[in-house]
Amino acid sequence: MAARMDLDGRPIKPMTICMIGAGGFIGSHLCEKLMAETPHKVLALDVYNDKIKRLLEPDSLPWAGRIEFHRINIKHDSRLEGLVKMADLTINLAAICTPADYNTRPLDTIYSNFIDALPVVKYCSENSKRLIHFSTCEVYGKTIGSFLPKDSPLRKDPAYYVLKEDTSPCIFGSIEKQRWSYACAKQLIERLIYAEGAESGLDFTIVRPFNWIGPRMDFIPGIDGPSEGVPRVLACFSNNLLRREPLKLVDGGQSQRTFVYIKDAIEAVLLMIENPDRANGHIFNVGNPNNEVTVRQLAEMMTQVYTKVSGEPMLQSPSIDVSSKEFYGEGYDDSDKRIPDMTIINKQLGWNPKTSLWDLLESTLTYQYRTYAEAIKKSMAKPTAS
Ligand SMILES: NC(=O)c1ccc[n+]([C@@H]2O[C@H](COP(=O)([O-])OP(=O)(O)OC[C@H]3O[C@@H](n4cnc5c(N)ncnc54)[C@H](O)[C@@H]3O)[C@@H](O)[C@H]2O)c1
Ligand SMILES: O=c1ccn([C@@H]2O[C@H](COP(=O)(O)OP(=O)(O)O[C@H]3OC[C@@H](O)[C@H](O)[C@H]3O)[C@@H](O)[C@H]2O)c(=O)[nH]1
Repeated sequence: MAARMDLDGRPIKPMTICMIGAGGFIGSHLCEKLMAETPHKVLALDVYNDKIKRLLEPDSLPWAGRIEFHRINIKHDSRLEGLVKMADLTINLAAICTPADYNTRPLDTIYSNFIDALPVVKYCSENSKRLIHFSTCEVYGKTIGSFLPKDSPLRKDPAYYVLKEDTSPCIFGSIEKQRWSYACAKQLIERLIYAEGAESGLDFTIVRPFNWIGPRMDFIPGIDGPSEGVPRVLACFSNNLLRREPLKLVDGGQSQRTFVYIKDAIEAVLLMIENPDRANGHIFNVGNPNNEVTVRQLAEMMTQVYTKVSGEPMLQSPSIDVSSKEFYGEGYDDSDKRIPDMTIINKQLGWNPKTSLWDLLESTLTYQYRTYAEAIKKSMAKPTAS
């Protein structure tokens, strides 16, 4: 492999990366990229490894020896510090990060996103190791614009809704709205990391992903996850499409999101990994401001794309409305609109997303169809016990 150059034209030295949560959606794509395109070594930590199994065996793979899986729950495992010490860089992806959990399992959510991340920050700080920590766009909460009167012309002014790392406030709902337990825990760990940087000289980068989506995201209920489980929207809608059920629009599907293709976003993370001088001390929004839709529009687009990739006809009523209380339970609330400002990541790393929403849905739904259609048909054909 020819020597890789950083953005300033210097050769990049191979490094060892301790990746916590490597078995998840983002982790699996990041491991894949690091193995296929770089000489770096990965210590992959997670409680599961199904999504990276293909990278771990057999021994004949070209990257054999560069990726090592450690089945570790970071809540209680004394091996964590040793692994952080062995690495040049730690990337922490571990978290409970599905909205269905925020209001129904708020304690687990807060522990996972704040308490369990504390030792990771401490070990990096004490051992002078670099940390890339995964936060979330949810730390912005609701937009300022959402508090303006419905007919206010200011709602159209980007100053009231575009989310900027260094100037936007974090606006959450009341404490009974337990949805915000996740965002609040993520905000506090960001503040702690920032303080470690300021007071102890920790070299850190904080990533705020804006709805990264693609293959291997979450699970399909009843196939590779619990039947009653509620994953994030991509997997919920994929599941409905595969089962030929109407897509459920929570509270009318009026919330807006910008979706970025996982493969574009992973390019941004690789730039952070390999350009520490440009990434350290920064918080980066990583999203695609050009891919904004309401959840209702997302449902319509996914229905059209799925019809194309599966060859199956569309349902007469492709979606239905459900209340958030019915779908998520008490204490749910929502972010109204999420457009990332891209100035900082553009200036520091020259990164831009490339893939349109239609194209990313086409490749993702082709994957979903190939991976799950057969298994779903079989499971639906099984007689149910009476
Ligand atoms: N996907 C997105 O669009 C998105 C958006 C915003 C923030 N994020 C953040 O990015 C990170 C990764 O997200 P993802 O989408 O890959 O989620 P994911 O759930 O697929 O991955 C998280 C992984 O962490 C592991 N994990 C959790 N607790 C652990 C523990 N105690 N010990 C060991 N492993 C543990 C899980 O088993 C899982 O494999 C999270 O911190 C999440 O909050 C993701
Ligand atoms: O079946 C569904 C699922 C979800 N939705 C809606 O779709 C929107 C997006 O829902 P997602 O499950 O993808 O999650 P959100 O975008 O709200 O939050 C996510 O954002 C960033 C990360 O930190 C987390 O991955 C997650 O919190 C929400 O408005 C939700 O109410 C539906 O209308 N129907």
